[in-house]
Order: sequence, then structure tokens, then C-alpha cells
Amino acid sequence: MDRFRRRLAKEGFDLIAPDAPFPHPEQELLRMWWDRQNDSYEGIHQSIQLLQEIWLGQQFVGMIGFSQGARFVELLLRWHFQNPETSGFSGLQFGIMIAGYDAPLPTNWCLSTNHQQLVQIPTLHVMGLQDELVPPEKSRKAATYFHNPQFLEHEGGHHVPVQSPRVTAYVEFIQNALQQSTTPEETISTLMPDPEIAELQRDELEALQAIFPEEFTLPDGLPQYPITFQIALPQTEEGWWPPHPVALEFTFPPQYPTESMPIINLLHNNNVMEFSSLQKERCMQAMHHACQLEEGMPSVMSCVYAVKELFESGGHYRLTLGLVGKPSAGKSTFFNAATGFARQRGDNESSLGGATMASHPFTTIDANIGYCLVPAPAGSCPEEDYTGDQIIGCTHGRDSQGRRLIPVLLKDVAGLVPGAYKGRGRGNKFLNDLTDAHVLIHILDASGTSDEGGNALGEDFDTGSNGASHPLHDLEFIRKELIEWVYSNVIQKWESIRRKGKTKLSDMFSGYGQTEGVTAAVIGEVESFMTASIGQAYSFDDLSKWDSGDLHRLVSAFLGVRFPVVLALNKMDLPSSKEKIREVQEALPIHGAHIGVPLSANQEMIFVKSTIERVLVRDSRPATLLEANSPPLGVWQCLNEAVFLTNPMLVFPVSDFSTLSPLPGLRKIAIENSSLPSSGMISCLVTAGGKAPTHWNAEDQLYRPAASGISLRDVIVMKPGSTVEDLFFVLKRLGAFGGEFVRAEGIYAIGDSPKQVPKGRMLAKDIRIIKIMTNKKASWQ
Ligand SMILES: Nc1nc2c(ncn2[C@@H]2O[C@H](COP(=O)(O)OP(=O)(O)OP(=O)(O)O)[C@@H](O)[C@H]2O)c(=O)[nH]1
Ligand SMILES: [Mg+2]
Repeated sequence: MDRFRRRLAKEGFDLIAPDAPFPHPEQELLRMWWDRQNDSYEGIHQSIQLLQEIWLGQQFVGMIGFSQGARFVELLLRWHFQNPETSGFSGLQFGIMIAGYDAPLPTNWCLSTNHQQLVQIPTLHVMGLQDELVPPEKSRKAATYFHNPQFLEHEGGHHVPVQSPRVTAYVEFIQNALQQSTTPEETISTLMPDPEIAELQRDELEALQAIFPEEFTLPDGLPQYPITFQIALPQTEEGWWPPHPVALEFTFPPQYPTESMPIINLLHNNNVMEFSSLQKERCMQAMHHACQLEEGMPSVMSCVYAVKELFESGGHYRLTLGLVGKPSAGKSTFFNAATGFARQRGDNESSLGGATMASHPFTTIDANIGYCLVPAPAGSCPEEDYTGDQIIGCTHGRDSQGRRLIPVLLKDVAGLVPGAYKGRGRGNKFLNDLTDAHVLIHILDASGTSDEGGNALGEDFDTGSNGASHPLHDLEFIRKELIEWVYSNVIQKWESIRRKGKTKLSDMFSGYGQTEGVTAAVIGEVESFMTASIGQAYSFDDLSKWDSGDLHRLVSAFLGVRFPVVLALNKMDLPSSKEKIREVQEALPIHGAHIGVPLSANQEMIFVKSTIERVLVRDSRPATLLEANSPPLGVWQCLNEAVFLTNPMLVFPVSDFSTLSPLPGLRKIAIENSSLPSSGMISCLVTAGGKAPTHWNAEDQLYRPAASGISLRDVIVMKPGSTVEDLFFVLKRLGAFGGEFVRAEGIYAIGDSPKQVPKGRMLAKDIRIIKIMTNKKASWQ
């Protein structure tokens, strides 16, 4: 325990370890807090009294116990929570239980079992995976009495683990627990809010239930004041997720949302190694920031999205494209054509897999998510104007024109039908799947041979008769659904924004991940548009005069900026498509779309599939007619247009300007990232005339750390508008940096004299080279 005591002393804490009063009948060195006779804990009263005397008049803050001591700590915490005034342990703010266990309650001591509420005191439960005396399940059982318990597992047996990382974990837990207890959690009163506020709270609750139908739970079934509920965060395989699920728990104080923020708790079963305090702190910061932006307004949805974004990307920008369209428009077929190569894992087996496609509507229910590789937009890579003789390498390979490929995430969601935003066909859930998309690709059935619900009517029912729907009509109704979706989310906040005035106007779009500047620009544009169209100065200054038309206009303009759209004019192989494709193209720009690419997702998917079979299964069949002629490229072109619209900021981390060699700290991500091409995909890429990633070793089918002379290997895709500090966080998380940000310097070209760059400065092309300094070396340095 000495190591622990010394570490605590460093942090300004004293550790007092009183001896238990009773000797163990068999083992001389052991002492006991009680002697259990059946369920009577003989001596427990003396032990409690002993501790109360030690506690009295001192500034103790927490209790730590091992084995029977841990059981004692558990009982005392429960007792103190039930009787905070009279327990004799005032100021008790946390408990650490090492090898604690659950057992029947003592019959000779009155701990109330009617008390159903979980104990709201932070606890850390430490358990040895090899502990035979107290197996880990028993320790976990003892944790069930506590609200949001934390766990720490170790490989050892029945002992107190004191290796340095464990001690650090205890210390961090204590520091966090003490910090938590100074937050206003204790000050929530159970008073009923004013009726007006109570209504706002109930409205938000209802909206959240609709937005997160599966993730939302109200523990008591009915809202009671203070309202407390949980939203589970669905786990995806990528990103920054701890291994066990995480949920957010929100409690509304009586003044929420007008004058206070919700109280937020992170609920999870991860031990402190799996979900570090740094991760938790960043989650809490992100939510706090979201609440601050929306001060005075319902802010839970934004909190959830802030944490989701952090988890999914770790602060890292994952360029995401969302596929929208009515049922059976061909979204999943497009998805399969786009991600077909990327799904090939082995070098000699074909695994087409992918999303299910069918001729009936609502084939896709849960979103399909997959990577595809798309060439970086022109002007975004330094090799374009590089004239030196170094080899410019890269981790994702190049296309047949030599353009660097970047990973792009594609989301195929369920079809949208009229009324989707109201939840028809569970449409509001599908729409929420799209919140993190940067660009939407709208797949239109250009043949006009199905109705709004995607039911095929056959070529005879060409548009205009019997409910067949023209693609321009589909475009209009889907656009309307998207507008209504955003509208129904912002309308919840409208009353409080109206009260606060124009300065808060931009807050109504928070939660959609755009900067305040973007929203301000949209507002300005709508004002000038209205001024021009009604012929007199128009301003949003007086919000009390707004009607729903104004709000709709604003939402529609916002949607255009936040979700640019590329149209995929699908099913061009059907005879009825030709005319309608021409009509749509002539109507452009229309309903927020500027570009329409004619394509046949189906033909393109067949092409991808046959290429895969030929390349991977080494099918001896000659190339099909389709392959031999010019391969279809519509899907590819659509992806290109969409990436171009996102305008990503590409960053190329290097450790040295003269060699341009990669940062050693990024090696893990460079060779293990799930977005990397696999051997199967590389074969397809090379067959299509592209180039494999530079440090791909074909012989042993592995990525190897870069040999010398290979430069600009890594590329980090950042959101436009990201700052130097954002970049620092991303690089730190990826293991490139240790310590904290100290200073950054920037230059335009090699040879210029460096100037200091503030950390809030946006990444932009006027400073092409940035050097970031930190106060501590990373492990690789
Ligand atoms: N003729 C033709 N049919 C296509 C094309 N693309 C897709 N289809 C067909 O359209 C039907 C629907 O395709 P899916 O990809 O399942 O459509 P979806 O938009 O994902 O449909 P939901 O998941 O139900 O919303 C299938 O029968 C496809 O074979 C195409 O380019 N031409
Ligand atoms: Mg589908």
C-alpha cells in the first residue's frame, strides 16, 4: 500500500488505515470487522463506532476497503446514502471496493432494504480475474447497488493490485469523484417545475422518444420530477468506442431548459482502462459545449450527437456520404456497386456480400455502412505541384490517373415515403441516421415506373397515369421530407429562441455539426433573397413577427448549405428513362440539387461483381462485353462529385521536412486502419489500372512500415473549418503526440521564416506547413 500512499500524498491526500478490531480465529495476521454467524454480523456495531470516532472532526472524503473491508465500505456507503445527516460519515464522497462481494444483509443492523434508489455516490469496484476466493461476478453483483459504478479488472487473484497504472487509475477515479461532487448534482430539488417549464420538459421528452425510439428509456416508465431518462449510444465497429455499451443519463433540474442545463451522467460497464478518464472528460466537455451553445433551449439531442460524433470519429473527420431516395430507387444497389471492391477481404476469394437488394419497397431497414475509396479532389494534395524527385507514397493507393485515393464512408438508409418526417415508415429514424452525412446522394428512379412508395408498376404505367411518379416529383417530395425533418427538430427550440432574439437564431441548427459562421451566412442570404424578391428591406431582426413561412424558408436555405445534394439519375438502362433524365437535367438547379449524373447502378454492380470474380477467383472467362468496352462509371462519378462538394481539408503529417518521412507515432493507424484497402481490393484496384498503396508488401500480404524514401504516406481528412487545435487533438489521439499543445508555427513554403499560428486558427491553404510543439514526448520519441 506504500506506493498508493505515496502517490496520494503527492496529490495532497492522506491515507489512514485503521486496524479492524477483531483478530481472525485461525490466521494470526488477519483481522476482521465482524464475525458472521449465520446472517448476524457479530461486532459490526463496534466496528462502525470505531470508524465514526476516527471520522469525527477530520476531513475525510472517501473510503477504501479490501475483501471484508470492501463489503464494509459497501454497507457504509449505502447506510450513509440513506441517512446522510446521522450516519456519522459526513463528507463521504466516494468508495473504492477491492474484491468486494455481495452477501445477505446483516440481521443485527438496520440497513433499509425498502430503499430502491441506487446509491448516488461514485464507486470503483476492483476485481481480480484469477480471484478464487471472491470471483469477479460476486464483485460485480455488489456494484449493482450503486448508480453508475466503475470497474477495474486485473489479471491477479485475491490481493490489492498496486502496480503503477492501477494506482494511477485509483487516483484518477478519486479526483474525478471529488470533482463530480462539486457539480450541482446534489442541489437538484425534487420540486415540480413551473407548469410552463414542465410542459417544455415534457415536449422535449416526447420529441426525444420519437427521435430515438430504440435508444430511449425512462427508468420509471412515467415521467416523474425531476425527469430522468437514458439514451443508449448504439455502438459501431469503428471509432473510439469503449468495448462495453455506453448510455447517457439526463436529469432535468426544475429550471431546465430556461435557466439551467441538464445534469448528465455517462453510464457504462467499462473499467477505467477501457474507457479512460481522458475519453470521459472529452465526452463531458463536448456535451457541456453543446449545452452552452443552446443555453436556455432544449439541448439533449445536440448533446447526444456531440458525443456520438466524438465516439465515431474520435474528433477525426470521417467524410460521410448519405444515400437518400424513395423505396426501391436503387440505393442499396448503388451502395453495393460503390463498396464492392472495398468489401473484398482475401486475395483469392470473392465475398460480394453487401446490402440486400430487392424489387419490393423497404428492403433496407437498418442503415448499411461501408467504406469506398474516392480520388482526392483536385488541388488538395501537395504532390500535384511537387517537382522534386522523391517518391510520393500513400496508404490508400491511387486511381488509374494517379490521383491519391481517400477513404469515404457511405451510408445506405431505408427508403423515404411521404410523411417520413412524422415517423411514417419509421422515416424519422432513418432521417436521423443521416445527421452525420456531409453530402447526400439522392438516388432517383429516373424510369418513372414506380409510385411514391416504390411499388413497381411496370413500363406500361409510365409516368402520369395510375400513380407512377415522375422523378421530378420524387425529387420534390423527398426534398420536402428533408425540410420537414429539420423543421420539426428546430420548431421545438423556436419558442425559447423567439424570446431571446436574433443573436440566438443560429443555435436552432446546432446538432447538425456546422459552424456558427455557416448558419449566420445562411441567415444573411435568406434576408437578401427576401429583400430582392419583395422589393424592400427584409430582416429577421424582429422574431416576434415571424410566421412559419419564414421559418420554412430559413430551414430550406440551411438544408441547402448543410446537406448539398448530388442526384443519381438511376435506371438509365430502362427505355422510359431517357426522356425523363433529359427533363431533370434541363430543370437543374432544382430543389437544392445542381448536378445530376445518369447511371445504371444495376449495370455498374454487375460490372463490379464480374470484375471481382475474374480477378479474385481467377475465372478464366474472358472479360465480358461490358468490361471490354468502356466500363460504366456513373457511380464513381457521383462519388467524385459528392466528395468535391464536401471540400475536405487534407493534412499530411510528417516528422521531417527534408525527408518528408511519416510520423512514427502514426504507424499503428497507418497499418491497422479499417478503412485501408485489403488484399482483395488492391487486386481489383490494380486490375482497373490503379496503384497499390506504397508500403503494401504483396508477398506477405501486409502493410509494412514505410521504407526510407517513401514520403507523405499518411493523409488525415479534416472537416473544412477545422482549427490547428482540432488537428492537434486528432494527432494526439492517433498517438503522434504526447503532452499538451504548447505552440504552433506556420509557413507558406519551405524557406519562409516561421510565424506563430494561434491554436484557434482555421487550417487553410495560406499556411501550407504547420509545426506543432507539445510539452511532453510521445512514447515513440
Ligand atoms: N433496371 C434497373 N433496375 C435497377 C437499377 N438499380 C436498381 N434496380 C432494381 O431496383 C430494385 C430496388 O433496388 P434496391 O437497391 O433494393 O433499392 P433501394 O432503394 O435500396 O430500396 P429500399 O431498401 O427498399 O428502400 C431492385 O430490383 C434492383 O434490381 C438499375 O440501374 N436499372
Ligand atoms: Mg435498400
